[in-house]
Amino acid sequence: MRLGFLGPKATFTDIAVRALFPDETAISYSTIPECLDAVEAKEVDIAVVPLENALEGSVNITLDYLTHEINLPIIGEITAPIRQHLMVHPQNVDRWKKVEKIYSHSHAIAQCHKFLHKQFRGVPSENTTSTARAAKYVFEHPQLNVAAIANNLAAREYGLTIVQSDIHDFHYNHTRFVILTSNGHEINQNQGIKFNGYKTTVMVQLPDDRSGALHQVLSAFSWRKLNLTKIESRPMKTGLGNYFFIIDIASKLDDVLIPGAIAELEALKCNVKVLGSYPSFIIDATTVANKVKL
Ligand SMILES: O=C(O)C(=O)C[C@]1(C(=O)O)C=C[C@@H](O)C=C1
Repeated sequence: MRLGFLGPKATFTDIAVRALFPDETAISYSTIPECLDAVEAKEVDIAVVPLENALEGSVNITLDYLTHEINLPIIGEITAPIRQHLMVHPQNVDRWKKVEKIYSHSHAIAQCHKFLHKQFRGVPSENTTSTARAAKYVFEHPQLNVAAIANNLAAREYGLTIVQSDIHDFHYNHTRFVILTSNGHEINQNQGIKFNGYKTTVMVQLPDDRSGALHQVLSAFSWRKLNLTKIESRPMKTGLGNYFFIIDIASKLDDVLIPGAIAELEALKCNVKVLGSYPSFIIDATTVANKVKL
């Protein structure tokens, strides 16, 4: 199986891939769109990209791509703990408190906002396409007194020194990564890591700006006792005020309940698209340490 992921080596996405697919050789792509284009073009069989972070919310580029640009099913998800560390080139360890710029993925920078505000007020930060990209840049520029925010694996991979560990602002920091396919590939629930039940993700577009429309949508799920784990609105990109909803249901797509809810929504003139029904996995810090041999 060919697998694509948001790289380069040692991103958090890479950690998720190593935990879920330890025996596969994976191809890294520099950006989320490149990774998703690759799976759509069948350059790879599956792609793994970040979708949602517990502190920062959705990774909008992933969500928008899934809903506007490509038509591929989600076939699995994995939730992994996220620990952010500040790291510098070993040559700059003595002057790390005076770094002139901090590089990382925008989500990682946002996860460390309080830390950066307190310890590095006035020091500019610059977004990179991933945390590992930032670590690689810092390694390649020892002459610059700059730092990266990234994980342990990146520090090891790019030979950087961690000068401050666990700088994310809230202890519960987790990210959900989704797996997509273009060739009907399926993921079994027995992957040797903790299986956390099935989920079904649907995209719902309301018919028009009508009072109570969202209430009617939610009641189609609620009276069937379908538990929702997430509901989020995103712009349709067709005009101000035009939104659709992404809804995660904590159940497998069955023959009765979810199709019944979808039929009810369609009768209300909603547009409904199932983005996937898939097994969900969760890993903890110990599993990460064992799987990626940290
Ligand atoms: O940059 C990485 O290491 C990624 O895998 C991307 C990403 C994200 O897009 O949210 C994944 C997990 C963390 O929340 C920070 C960054």
